Parts: sequence; structure tokens; C-alpha cells
Amino acid sequence: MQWEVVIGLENHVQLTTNSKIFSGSSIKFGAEPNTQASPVDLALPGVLPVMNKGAVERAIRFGLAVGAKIAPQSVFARKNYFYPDLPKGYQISQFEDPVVQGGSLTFAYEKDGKLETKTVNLTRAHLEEDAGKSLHEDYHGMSGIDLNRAGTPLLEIVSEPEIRSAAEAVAYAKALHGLVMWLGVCDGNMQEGSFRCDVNVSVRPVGQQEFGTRCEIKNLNSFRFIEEAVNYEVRRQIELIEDGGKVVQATRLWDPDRKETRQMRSKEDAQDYRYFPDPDLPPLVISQEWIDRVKAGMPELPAAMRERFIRDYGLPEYDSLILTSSQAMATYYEAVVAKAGKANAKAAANWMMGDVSSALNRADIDIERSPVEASQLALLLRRIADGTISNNAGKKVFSLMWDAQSQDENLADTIIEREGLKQISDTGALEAIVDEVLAANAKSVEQYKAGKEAAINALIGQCMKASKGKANPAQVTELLKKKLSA
Ligand SMILES: Nc1ncnc2c1ncn2[C@@H]1O[C@H](COP(=O)(O)OP(=O)(O)OP(=O)(O)O)[C@@H](O)[C@H]1O
Ligand SMILES: [Mg+2]
Ligand SMILES: [Mg+2]
Repeated sequence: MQWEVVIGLENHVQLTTNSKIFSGSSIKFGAEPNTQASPVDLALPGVLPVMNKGAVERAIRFGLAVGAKIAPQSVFARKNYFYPDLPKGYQISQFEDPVVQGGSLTFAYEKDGKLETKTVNLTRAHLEEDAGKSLHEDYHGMSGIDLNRAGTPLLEIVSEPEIRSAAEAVAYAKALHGLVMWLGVCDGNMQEGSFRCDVNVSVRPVGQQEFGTRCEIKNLNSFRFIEEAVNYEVRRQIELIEDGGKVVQATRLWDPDRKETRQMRSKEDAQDYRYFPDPDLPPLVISQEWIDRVKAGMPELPAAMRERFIRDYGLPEYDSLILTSSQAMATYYEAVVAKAGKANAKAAANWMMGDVSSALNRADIDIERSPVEASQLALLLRRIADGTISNNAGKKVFSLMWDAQSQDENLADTIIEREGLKQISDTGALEAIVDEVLAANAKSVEQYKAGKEAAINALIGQCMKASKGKANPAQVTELLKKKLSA
């Protein structure tokens, strides 16, 4: 049987406010346990929550960026459940009328060596408060509760079940991560839990309309865990069904050490939470003026920048998506093009998606910390474009520039000179090489003259070898053709 994978993601994005969503307590990470929990966060009797405007503003930013509807009026509800880290016995969230409705996210990824782009629709994004944290290790031999995180503002972003593989799920999550950081609504720190992902996974026979039963893997805080957990879960569900079993809707946890998902609890449905509007909070009203004000203060958005890259630099959609996957990447790219010229825009994109990205991945650093500066890369591109060095020599120069960790604006020239990488473009010198090669390769010459055009490649290869790779291949080809047709 052929199976199709169906995935929907819920992302909990911690907002970059200074204080909590309904109280003035700080949300700064790393404070002593229980030093940042106010009576409001603890729901002590007689206190009332007050909505943090900054959190709403960030939700509006996000909604505008994904082309969603910003609800003119949305409602906070109580989601009731019992857990030791939830001091109130309920979480304030949004249920029926979320603040952000609809929208979509477009992203690029590689599938079986092919470059793909995809748009996933969003269901909603709603504001809610985070719960506290149970400390199971090393607390006087007991479990302790740290309520510092209780009341931290979150935006929960929910996708439609339109994702079809682990690779797509990772690409979606990365695009979302890049976007919320771009917008400044989240610091994106996954180790500190600022960006967490719940992955809903089901499988169905190819061709079947109805969805299979989903399992939800909670709280994944790395892209690798998303990939591993989805792949494991898909295999588990298929094996279960093929053995005659049935998937039960459940919440599962990913165990990164044993590389498996484990059932945490059978899934509760909305009705189990007994949602009802929070009587302590009035409806959240957002005027068009407020939306306009937020819009006016937003940076150029990735979607607009993408269009501009396609229009102004002639880039394919895939390239434009990759280059706008983070603001730092886009800024770097534009700085390279500004110095290397628009004619080198596509070459700059290729370099960034190729050698630059590989080097960053190997060093496990972001582009902000790249030892090769945009202006240094731009000079290298110009030297390749003007024929000073070959593309291959360019790769060597790049790797030497990377290791040099130098601020030298002319680093590329310095290295080309030092390593003697300049192409031989002097026609006299080239002619000598070409003549020599023609004399020594009578057989290829004969084949070419007999109409086998591919025979010229062998001759080009010989010329490159004779010049130790420094001949300009375009010039060599031209010279060879001229001499062979003479
Ligand atoms: N059959 C299915 N297979 C895979 N994903 C699904 C399926 N049905 C729904 N989903 C996805 O599951 C997610 C459901 O999230 P939603 O927040 O609406 O509800 P929930 O998980 O029940 O609530 P909670 O926020 O309490 O976890 C969505 O991303 C949706 O696309
Ligand atoms: Mg949810
Ligand atoms: Mg869920």
C-alpha cells in the first residue's frame, strides 16, 4: 500500500515584550526560580489581568506579514485543565475568535535534489499565556515548580494540514522562524524555548480523501528533532496500520536520546477544556487606525523583498525565497550586489546558496558572523566576471578568504596575486599553448574536422592542463575554433 503523510504544525512563538501578557512582571530568561511571578501570574484572589498592548501589536505585525485578516474584535477564553505548573487551573488563550485569521506562508526547499517552492495556508494565530515549568532534576531530591514563565506572552501559529513530508515540515518551520525574527516579534532562541513546535502527523492511503487519525508530538525545539520525530512517527503509524492496528489520537513526546516518540496522554478534545470567555477580560478591539500605525512602522517584508529580487535582479523564485529566509541573509546579499553590480546578481545568489552556505553550515554559524564580508565577496565575484580568475580558482580564493579572517577590502586581489591564480588572458601566451596542444593531438583535430564537434572538449581540456588551469576557458575555446576552421 502507498501511504500519504499529512502534517499540520502549531508553533508557540514567545513574543519580545519586556513584561508578561497580563501583568507587569519581567519575562527575562534565566532569573532565579519564582522571582518573576506576580500575584496576577499566580491568580491570587482579588487581582485582575490587564492586556499587554505590545503583545497585541506583535500579533498584528505577524498577521500583516502573512496576509491574514486581523480580527476587529477578538476574545480571550479560559482553557481549563489541571497541571502542577498551571497555577490558575486554566490558561488564558483565544478559542473562537482569534486575533489573526487565515494567511499563508511560502517557502523553498530541496526535494530529491530538485528545488521546490510551496505555499501553506495558515488557519489562525492566537495570543495566549505560557504556563510555568516543572523542574524534575536536582531540586532537593524533589520536583519543583518555577512559575517565572507563567504568563509569558505567546503567539500560537496554526497551519492547515497541508504539509506532506518531514522535509516540508522543517522548511515550513525554518521559514516561520526566519519571519518572526525578521518582524522582531520573537528572538528565535530555540534553546531557551522562544520558538517551539507541535507537530501533528497522520497517514492515509494515497487517493483517500478523509484524513487519518493524527498524533501530536509536543514541544520540539530543534529543526532536527522535527525531522526525526516526523519520520519516526510516520513509520510507526504505517507499521501499526499494516499490522491490523489503529492509530489512537494522542499527545506524544519525542525522546531525542532513544530517537522515538512516546505516548504522553490520550488526546483531549476542545470540549475537555471547557473553554469559556474570560469574564475578567473585555473583548480585544483593534481599530483600522491601530493596524495602519503598526503597518507604517514595519520593515520591508520578506514577501515584498522577494518580489523585488525577482523583478530587479532577475532571480528565480527559489533563489529569492532562500535569500529572504532571514533578514541577515537578505541584507548581506544586497550588500554584495551593491558592490558587485546588478550584472552579477545571479552569480551572487549562486555563491550565497553554494559555497557561502556550505561554509556557514560547516562552521555552524549565521551569516552575521561570516568571516568573509559582503564587500570582500563582491570583489571576488567581479574578478571572476572580468576574467581575472576562473570560477574554479574563485572557489579556492573564497576558501582562503574564509580562513584569513581579514578585514582587508582587497583581500581577493591579495590572495589571487599571492597564489598566482590569475588566468592567462594574454593572447600571445594563449596562442603558444593552443598551437602546442593542436600539434600534439592530431587525432582529436582530425575528428573535429570530420564533424565530431565534441572532440573540441578534449582539446580545451588539454589547454587547461598545459596552462595549469590558468588559461581563460572562453578565450581558449574561441582560439581553438578559429585555428581549427582556418
Ligand atoms: N488528520 C490530521 N493529520 C495531521 N494534522 C492534522 C490533522 N487534522 C488536523 N491537523 C493539524 O493539527 C493541528 C491542530 O491544531 P489546533 O490548535 O487547531 O488544535 P489542537 O491541537 O487540538 O489544540 P491544542 O492547541 O490544544 O493543542 C493543525 O495544525 C491542523 O492542521
Ligand atoms: Mg493548538
Ligand atoms: Mg495541538
